[in-house]
Amino acid sequence: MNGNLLNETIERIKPLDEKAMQEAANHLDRLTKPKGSLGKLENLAVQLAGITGKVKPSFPKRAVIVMAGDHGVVEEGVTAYPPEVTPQMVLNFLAGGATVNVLSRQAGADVLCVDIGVNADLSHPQLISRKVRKGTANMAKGPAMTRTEVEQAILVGIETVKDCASKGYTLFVTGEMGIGNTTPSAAIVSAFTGLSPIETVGRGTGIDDAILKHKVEVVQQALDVNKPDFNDPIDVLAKVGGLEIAGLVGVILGAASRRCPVVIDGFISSAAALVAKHMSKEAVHYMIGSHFSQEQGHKLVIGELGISPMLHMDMRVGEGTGGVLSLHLVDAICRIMSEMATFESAGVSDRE
Ligand SMILES: Cc1cc2ncn([C@H]3O[C@H](COP(=O)(O)O)[C@@H](O)[C@H]3O)c2cc1C
Ligand SMILES: O=C(O)c1cccnc1
Repeated sequence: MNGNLLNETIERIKPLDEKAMQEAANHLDRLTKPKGSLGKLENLAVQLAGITGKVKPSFPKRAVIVMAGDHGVVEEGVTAYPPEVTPQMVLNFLAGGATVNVLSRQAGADVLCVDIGVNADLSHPQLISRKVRKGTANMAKGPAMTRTEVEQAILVGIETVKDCASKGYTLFVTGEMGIGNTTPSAAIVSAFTGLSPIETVGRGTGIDDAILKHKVEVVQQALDVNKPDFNDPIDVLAKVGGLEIAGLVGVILGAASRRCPVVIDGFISSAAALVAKHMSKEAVHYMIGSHFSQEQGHKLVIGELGISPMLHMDMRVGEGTGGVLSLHLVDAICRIMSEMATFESAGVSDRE
C-alpha cells in the first residue's frame, strides 16, 4: 500500500513545460536590460516557468519543512555536540528562536517542524508528530533502519507536502535537524558516487582533525558492513541513511509531483536530493539550488545533481537556512518578470 503512493508520486513527476520556458525566455529578452544580463536569475525565471507553467509566477505561501530525527551512529563519536540538542532545537524551532525561524520571518516563509524520528518524547501544538521510530540504529554496526521504515518516512514527506498544498503552499524549502546527520549524508553520497569517504566527509558542526579522521573511518566501516546497493535507493537509505533524510526525499518527490519548486538547502538536504534523483531523474528539474555549504562534500553532490546554487556564504547551519535566504532571489526574479518594463512599453530602443 505504502509502495503504491510512492510509485504514484514518482509517476506523477512530469517534464518541465517547454512552451512556458520559451515564453519566459522571450519575455526576458523584451525587458529593458541587455539580453542575458541577469545571469543566473534569468535561468531561474525560465526554470520557474517550466515548473509552474507561468511566465510570471509568484509564491505568496512558502514553507520550509524541517524534518527532525536522531542517529544511532552518534555513539561512535562523530559530532561536536550531544544528541540531546536535536529535541532541544525542535523546541527552539517551535518557539521561533532558531536561525531558520529568523530568516524565515524575513523571507515570509512558514517553518513547519516534523518529528519524524527524534529520540525523545515531544509534544507541542505546532509540532507535526509523525515519528517513524526513535532515532536510527548505529549504521557502523548494521542497517540504520528497515526498508519499511524508510518507505514510511518517505511517505511522511509526501503527505506533509500534500497537507501544505491543500492549505495553499506552492513552494517548499528543505530543512533538517539531527545531530550526527552529516555522517549518514556523507555515506549516502559515497554510496551513490563511489567516492571515498575522505572526499565526502566534512567537519559538520565543527569537529577537529582527530575526530574528522575517525568520522571518515566510521563512514567507511558503515559502507563495508552494509554494502548499500546504489541501484536501490531504498536500500541505501535503509542501510546508511536517516529518518529526516528519507522524509526530505518525500518532500522533494511530493513537491515535484505537484509542479512546485523545491529549494534545496545544504549538504544534508542535497544528499536527500541525490536519493530523490536516483528515484526520479525528472525530479531534479524541480530543484532550486540555493547556496554552497562549507561542508566539504557539498560541491560534489551539487555536481552530481547538476543544480546551480546562487549564494556563496560559507554557511554550515542546515535547518533550511541557506534555502530560506535564497528565497529573496526567487522573489527578486518573480518581481522582475511581472513588474519590469519592456523595450516597447517604455519606449527604449532595442538592439538592431
Ligand atoms: C545548536 C545546533 C543547531 C543546529 N542547527 C542545525 N544543525 C546542524 O548540525 C547537525 C549536523 O552536524 P553534525 O553531523 O556535525 O552533528 C544537524 O543537526 C544540522 O541540522 C545544528 C547543530 C547544532 C549544534
Ligand atoms: O550544509 C549543511 O546542511 C550542514 C553543514 C554542517 C552542519 N550542518 C548542516
